[in-house]
Amino acid sequence: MSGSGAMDTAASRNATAAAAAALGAGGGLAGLLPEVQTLELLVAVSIFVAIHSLRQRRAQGLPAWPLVGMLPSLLLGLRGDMYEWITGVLRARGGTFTFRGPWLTNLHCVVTADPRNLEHLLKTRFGSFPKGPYFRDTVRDLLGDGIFGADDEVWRRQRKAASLEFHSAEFRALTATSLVELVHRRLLPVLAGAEAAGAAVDLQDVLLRLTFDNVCMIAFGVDPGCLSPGLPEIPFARAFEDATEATIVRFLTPTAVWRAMRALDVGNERVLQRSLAGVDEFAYDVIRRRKEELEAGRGAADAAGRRSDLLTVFTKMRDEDGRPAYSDKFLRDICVNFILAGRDTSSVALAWFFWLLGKNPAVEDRILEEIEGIVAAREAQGEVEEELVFQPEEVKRMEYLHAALSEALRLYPSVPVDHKEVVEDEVFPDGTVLRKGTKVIYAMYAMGRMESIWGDDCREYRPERWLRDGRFTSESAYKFTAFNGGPRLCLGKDFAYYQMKFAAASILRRYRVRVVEGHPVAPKMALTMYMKHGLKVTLAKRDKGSSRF
Ligand code: HEM
Repeated sequence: MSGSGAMDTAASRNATAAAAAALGAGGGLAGLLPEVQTLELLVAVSIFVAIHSLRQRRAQGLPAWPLVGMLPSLLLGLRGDMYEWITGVLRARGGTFTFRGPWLTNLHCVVTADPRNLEHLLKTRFGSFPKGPYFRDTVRDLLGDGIFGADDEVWRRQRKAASLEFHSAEFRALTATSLVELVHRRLLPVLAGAEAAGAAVDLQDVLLRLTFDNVCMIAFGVDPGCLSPGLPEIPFARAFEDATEATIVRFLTPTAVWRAMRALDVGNERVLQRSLAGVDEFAYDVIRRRKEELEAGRGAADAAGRRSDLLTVFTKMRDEDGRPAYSDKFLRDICVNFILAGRDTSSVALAWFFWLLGKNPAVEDRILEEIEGIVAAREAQGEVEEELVFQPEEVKRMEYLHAALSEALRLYPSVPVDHKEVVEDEVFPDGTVLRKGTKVIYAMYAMGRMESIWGDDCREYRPERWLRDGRFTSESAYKFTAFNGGPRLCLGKDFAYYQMKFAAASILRRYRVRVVEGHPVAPKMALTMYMKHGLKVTLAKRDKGSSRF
């Protein structure tokens, strides 16, 4: 193609020269000649660049243009479903591709969905793939030195302390009782109100409120009350939401630009600073009051002494000299990070799960069968309650429900893509060479849709793929990456499953949930896999003692 382009150019140059000779060297035409040649040169160069760039497509998966790199393809991808676009490129490239961003931007990265690479970066060579300074600097105003952006010793210390706490009996008791309170005193009454009024309700919004209140109870020991009748707007929740969104915008803005905007206090940075003030006001107020409570009740088994939320546990910690182990700023960072980690992930997973059930009634029937079996076993022991509240050991026995939720997370992982930075030259098991400083994106959404990982039916919602002899069997964390893997495996995984199973079973036993006809369902472009338009549903009471209508 490039040969024929050159011939065309030579032919047209001859034609131009012949025409000029025929007409005589008139002053006007002679003056035009250099311009015509410049134009031809430009056309020739453009053709060459276009051909070269399109050839890159064969070699690298996407055309790479001078200056702008692969940005045009990315922008085209962004117009549709971005996650599907990444999946398509990854499948065509056998699981890994290198994205070349425009000059002078921070968009260059290697994108992978290959389980061998995931095991390499999340476990085998964990030390070479930290979150890195770019990520940390970008999120620092919101997350400070908290676990989410931290590396090395700062991360290790928080991980160890939080891990001990998450596995303690007190913490499990706190999570179980706070969930019963929230589901039975808040969630179910709100749903009952919607059912009685025959009104459609945004189930995703209701679930987001549930998990926000729940994670605040775990982190701060305080219930902000987002899931209250009338679904009020809570200033702390609003400030947290705005601060998170404004932080995400930084990832799409060149670093020098957002830094300048921050210095000038304009645009998105202005929004961020205002929302952070709201987050900090709430956080420092809770910290001050907790310290006062603990001071007042030191040694006594008062309310604060019995608390087992993260703030209380970390506030009580002492260094070798008996002084508080953490400053107020660090306590704030710890709590804000846990709220960020645990606030939306379970609720968006539940929203996708309910939507998938609507499309797969046979799965819903099996879940109801399992729940009815558990209720029947309880009744056979003579335990009949006015209000059915599932017990922790009953939730544990819901194996099919566990599989159905895992299958929803496989197809719609709450964190659709994640990020690392290489600190020394590396080579992935698939042969991809990574230079020090390269950013690596691992694409969880795409991984759930790879035939090479899950087989030809990878796009089908089939909880049975998780069952062996009727029991739930977990998969390798490098194949099912919804909860990350290796040393940074999600700390809240067990709690999240408990929370999702408890809420889903409590709703499904009471209501038939139907998505409003024509309601558009699509993922939102964000760090968490929200449904862009929420999930509008109607509810109908189930007949008592019957799983179906
Ligand atoms: C369906 C629900 C959830 C999913 C899919 C999920 C997924 C994840 C993922 C992918 C990460 C890795 C993030 C990264 O390093 O960039 C992570 C980390 C984490 N998650 Fe979860 N999560 C869920 C629920 C929760 C809950 C409810 C909590 C706490 C109450 C929680 C606490 C954490 C923490 C503290 C980390 C950081 C771990 C570390 O860096 O060492 N998660 N989670």
